[in-house]
Amino acid sequence: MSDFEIRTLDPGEHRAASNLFRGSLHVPPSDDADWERASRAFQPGGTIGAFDPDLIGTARSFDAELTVPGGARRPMAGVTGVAVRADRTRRGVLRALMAAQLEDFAGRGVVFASLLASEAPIYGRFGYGLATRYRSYTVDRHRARLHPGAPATGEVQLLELDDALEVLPGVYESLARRPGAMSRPEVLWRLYEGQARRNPQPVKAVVHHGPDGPDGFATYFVDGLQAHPWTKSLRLVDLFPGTPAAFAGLWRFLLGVDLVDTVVAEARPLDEPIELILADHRRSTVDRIGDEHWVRLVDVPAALAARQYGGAEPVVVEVTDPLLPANNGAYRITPDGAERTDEPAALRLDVTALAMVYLGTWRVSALAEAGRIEVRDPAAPAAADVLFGTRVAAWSGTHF
Ligand SMILES: CC(=O)SCCNC(=O)CCNC(=O)[C@H](O)C(C)(C)COP(=O)(O)OP(=O)(O)OC[C@H]1O[C@@H](n2cnc3c(N)ncnc32)[C@H](O)[C@@H]1OP(=O)(O)O
Repeated sequence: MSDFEIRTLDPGEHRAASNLFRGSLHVPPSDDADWERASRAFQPGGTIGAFDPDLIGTARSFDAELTVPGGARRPMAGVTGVAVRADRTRRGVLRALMAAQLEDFAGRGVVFASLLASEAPIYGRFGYGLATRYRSYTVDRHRARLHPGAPATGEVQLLELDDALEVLPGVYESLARRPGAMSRPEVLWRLYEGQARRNPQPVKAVVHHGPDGPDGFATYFVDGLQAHPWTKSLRLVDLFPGTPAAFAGLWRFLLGVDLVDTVVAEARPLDEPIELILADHRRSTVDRIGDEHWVRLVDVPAALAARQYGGAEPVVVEVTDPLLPANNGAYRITPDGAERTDEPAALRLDVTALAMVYLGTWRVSALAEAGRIEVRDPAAPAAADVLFGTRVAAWSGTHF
């Protein structure tokens, strides 16, 4: 056990935390101009540090809301900026930072925590489970045509960056959300502004207007002239279609941008129907499937009560949570909701496995077959698959 203390950082210490984080990712510290922008992405009071007496570890969080299956939104903490100085790793500093964060979240009614992991083995031990996944794909612009049945209503409007920064937060807030999506507080828009202004190529936006006003948007940039071998890609930064017509309309626009050879769509929902709106589905190729958000159920009773369930026989699950023992116990999951029970459990799982099935990304039976959920009633996994299943794939689309 090393000797260190953990406390909340003052705003004047945020730059040191940022430098520590950037150093741990092997990138240089921000210069003054970048820091002036990056500092606005720090929520006051949201960064903690470990001191021995130097700052040797840090973790940051900001407040947002997570959308759960059925559409309810509950308080969430976005966790980022996690780093331990290279000469102080593997002696429990991260464990202490995670414990302090979770205690703070639980104490002020946060239901979920969520993060993007630098490495997969790190966060499961703290109750974070891989809760949303993405696929990245590339569309060959010269040969791709929309299917004649693809919706062709609405119009797109091109915005330069300054106007986009004014308009997009309001459009984003107005759109319907998938399970796993989150609100975007001011600190995130400031983060994205900083990234866009630093981007060597101009970042542009298009807003799709449907019959009732803006119903989707995309932001993107195009590789510069120096790209070799002279093929250019349009790279999507954001793509949020609020309706099927907005999805088709935004893609009609993207495939019409001149001097572009491929459109690269990274980290998209697994079930996004790009193949179905193209006349030839092979003009879109999948580049990768990857991890998106790792979610931690901080308040298991509140999280289980917040989501909707599919129609199947009720199942009692027993949850274990070594870090937040208030979550320990049995819960009866039914099509009408979930609550604590004294009934014997049909399934036994830890809070990490619960996070993996909570948004519907993984099937309960798949985790049971992989030995990650203990089955006491052989009929339970199939029923739990239906209870926890979702109509659309969970996805966040918000990265930090
Ligand atoms: C949300 C984000 O910000 S993601 C970015 C995370 N940051 C980075 O990847 C930057 C580079 N890495 C680091 O700064 C550090 O190595 C950290 C933060 C990942 C880990 O910090 P440490 O203080 O070394 O972790 P700590 O000693 O508390 O380890 C806790 C446990 O996690 C394990 N662990 C820690 N890091 C790793 C890792 N990279 N891979 C596998 N296991 C790990 C430890 O072995 C230990 O296991 P145990 O519970 O069985 O004893």
